[in-house]
Amino acid sequence: MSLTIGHIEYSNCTPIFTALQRSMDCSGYSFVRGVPAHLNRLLAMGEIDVCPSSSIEYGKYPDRYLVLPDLSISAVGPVKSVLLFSRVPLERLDGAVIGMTTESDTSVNLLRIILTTFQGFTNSFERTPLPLAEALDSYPALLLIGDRALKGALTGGGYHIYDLGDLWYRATGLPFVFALWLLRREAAENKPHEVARLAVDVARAKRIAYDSYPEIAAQAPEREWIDSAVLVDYWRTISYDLTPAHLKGVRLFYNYAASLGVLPAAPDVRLYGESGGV
Ligand SMILES: C=C(O[C@@H]1C=C(C(=O)O)C=C[C@H]1O)C(=O)O
Repeated sequence: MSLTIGHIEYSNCTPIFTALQRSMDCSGYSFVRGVPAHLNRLLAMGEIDVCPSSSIEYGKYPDRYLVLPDLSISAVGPVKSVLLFSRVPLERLDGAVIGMTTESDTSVNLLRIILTTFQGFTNSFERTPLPLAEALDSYPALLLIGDRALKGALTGGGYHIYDLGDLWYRATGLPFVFALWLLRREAAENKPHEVARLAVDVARAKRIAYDSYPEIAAQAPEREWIDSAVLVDYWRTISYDLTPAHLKGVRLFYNYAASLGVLPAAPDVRLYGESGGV
């Protein structure tokens, strides 16, 4: 039986997926590409078995998933690709309607926590697929994630740019976990051998990726729009680990999300392979 794996089509996923596809036998895997919000829906519907997914997706449906250990897409401080672009300084955004990308499920809630809980503002939020300059004709500020955020920062435009990883870290001193590798519990039960193999393969792919960023960047499709040294620097900014500090960070995120009514409660994170997991 083959395993269907979601592949976020952002450059933050390029190192691990390149290492996986180059260095492992992927004949038992099929890959589905998309932006996080779309892949979260496919995972929830059971159309994919496992995926690096928005961390809030686990918070919403903890009974549906297990988390692959030692893996995440996180930042300990600035992340460089989850950015609020604003026409005015952050202090002047109280009361404003803020535009937010349609691609994210986690960062949109991080933005709510930062503005509502940390700043004490009263904002409303609207999703928009508009490109940066057009969106900022309609909204004073716009949240972008992934490659659209990286490209927005590279192009400039004279906006104030706020890095949400940085704002979280300044307020909490903890890593922020944007994505967890979520595995459907059904897949863990129905395809145990395939899942066990994938967990080993992805862990190995992460270690290979950590040791070969310059080589991966030299052949990456992102070379068309980003300098390879800048790309390597971006990958070094991201933490792909899931340490006890990361787990503390994600738990705090769930607590804040529960306080805002985004989650009914803050769940425990159940890891694949741990007692209680499969
Ligand atoms: C750091 C990032 O983390 C992402 C943010 C996500 C979200 O906001 O839902 C989901 C997956 C990650 O790719 C990024 O994409 O820039």
